[in-house]
Amino acid sequence: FWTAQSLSRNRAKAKATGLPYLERWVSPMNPLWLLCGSSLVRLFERFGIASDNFSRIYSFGWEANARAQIHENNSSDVLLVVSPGGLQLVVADARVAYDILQRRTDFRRNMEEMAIMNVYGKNLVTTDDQEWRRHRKMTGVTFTEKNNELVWKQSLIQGKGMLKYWTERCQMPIRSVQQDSKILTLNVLAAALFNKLYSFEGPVDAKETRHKADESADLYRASLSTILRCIIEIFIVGEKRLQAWWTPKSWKAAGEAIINFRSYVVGLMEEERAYMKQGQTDHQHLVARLVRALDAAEKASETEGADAVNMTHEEIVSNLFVYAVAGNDTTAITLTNLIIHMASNQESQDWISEELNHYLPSSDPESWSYDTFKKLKRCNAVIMETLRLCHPLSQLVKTTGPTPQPLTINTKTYIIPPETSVHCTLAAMHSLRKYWGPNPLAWNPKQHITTTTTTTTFEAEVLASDTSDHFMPWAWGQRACPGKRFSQVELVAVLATLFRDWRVDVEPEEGEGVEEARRRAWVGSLVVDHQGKMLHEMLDSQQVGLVWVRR
Ligand code: HEM
Repeated sequence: FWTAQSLSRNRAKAKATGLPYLERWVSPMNPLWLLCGSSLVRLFERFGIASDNFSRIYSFGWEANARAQIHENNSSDVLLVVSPGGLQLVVADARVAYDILQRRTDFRRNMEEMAIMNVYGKNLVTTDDQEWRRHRKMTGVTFTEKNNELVWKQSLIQGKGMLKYWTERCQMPIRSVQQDSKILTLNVLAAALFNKLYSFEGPVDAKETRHKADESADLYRASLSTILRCIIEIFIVGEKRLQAWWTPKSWKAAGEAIINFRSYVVGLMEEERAYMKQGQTDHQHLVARLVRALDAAEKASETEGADAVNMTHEEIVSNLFVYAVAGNDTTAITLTNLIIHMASNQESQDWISEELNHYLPSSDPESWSYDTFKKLKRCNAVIMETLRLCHPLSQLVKTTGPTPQPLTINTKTYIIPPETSVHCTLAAMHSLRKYWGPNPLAWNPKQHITTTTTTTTFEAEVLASDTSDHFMPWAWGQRACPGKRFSQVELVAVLATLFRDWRVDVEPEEGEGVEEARRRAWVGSLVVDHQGKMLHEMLDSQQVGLVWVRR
């Protein structure tokens, strides 16, 4: 009864706006639904009793797979989803999204939904205003061109290592691209932000030949992935209760993972402190910067009182956690999608290999200079196309807060009620027909390149901006991604190591033709696993077996 009453009240609010709306009987942030809603949706689907609406909008992160279809079906690029808990505005129109992102005090970050990232307390992602500025200033200093050069070098080393692993130590076809991409991105991140150098070692590598350092990397990687897998459970139950006697094994493992990740980070901080005690202050990576800031703040607090401390120990752990999530898995998911997209679209491999052979005459990646990065426009174009079609984040989450907000959509102004959750949905914006033509889900990286002259030289090619009027994979405005360049440099470097001299194809299943196999990989790559997940990755990447051959 209470649910029906709340729904009816919110329905009236939605009607009053004049915008089209869809209804769901359960609130998106209902804790019980967060825990088991997605499984129920899957169960109903399996028994064929899920209505279209139930399949489409009832699960967590549903926008990732719905993409623009829901907007095309309802002939509206902005619509509301009404539930007993309130209203959710789903925005696919780019002009409206830019307006929302620009009005940062009218549409603030939705902290209720982002609180999922508070595993270790508040951090850069879950703060606003002054507090956010402090976190951004402290952590953002690391993202310099000098650091990007290090990212380039490390990514070349790791890319070469991963290719060697696949072609010399693994049995083809490779089905572990998702897992291996995560090893690679973790190693690059650890080198660039934590000053930890790991060689590329995969699960097939024998334990005895592995280095001590790689064991600690394993612990870090395993704890991070367990936390991410159970992030909703952690959010709802809280760290302390995860280890209670009555919790299932997976929750206990999540509790343990939180402890392991914390001790890994504390270990990094202690190493840095020991280094500084020797009078060394030359390290510029993220951990070093944060430890120096913490030490300076602690010294100041001794003379000026506790208020002078401007970054606490727990805040450092929390920020290193969000950087690991935001910087590691986003890039790993994109790399996995990229490789599968390239395997499904063979002509794109020739297209980038031509460019790579033109700009990189030597076959030794370690001799490739960072200056080449800007010249590799085709490589950047395939990354942009992969992010357009399969984005690891799918939406930017804001709220109207306590006051109603006017919003102009196609010259008409609507009043959006207070406490409306606002989702600027990248997955929809990046696939609307009005922006991307009649077949928006077709792979077309060439659309990001134009040629300025009639000559067809590589130099004449111009790469479109990575943020345009209807394309913003790294977001836009004040809260845009600080790791944009980092991830571009990393992905281009890895593409270069993989595709300059090698090509990849999809292994056909029994009775399947080559073209059919590529088509299967392509269709599968568009199905995203979003249920109960913060980040969205391909649902079943293991169904695609990959075979690498030298060109
Ligand atoms: C392909 C890879 C990447 C993509 C597609 C991506 C995309 C994004 C997007 C869309 C946002 C805005 C989120 C929002 O407003 O809710 C964001 C924020 C963020 N990204 Fe990235 N990112 C990538 C890689 C990285 C890397 C490599 C790092 C760091 C090493 C990083 C660190 C962050 C951080 C810390 C934020 C939060 C910023 C804030 O709230 O002020 N990202 N990213």
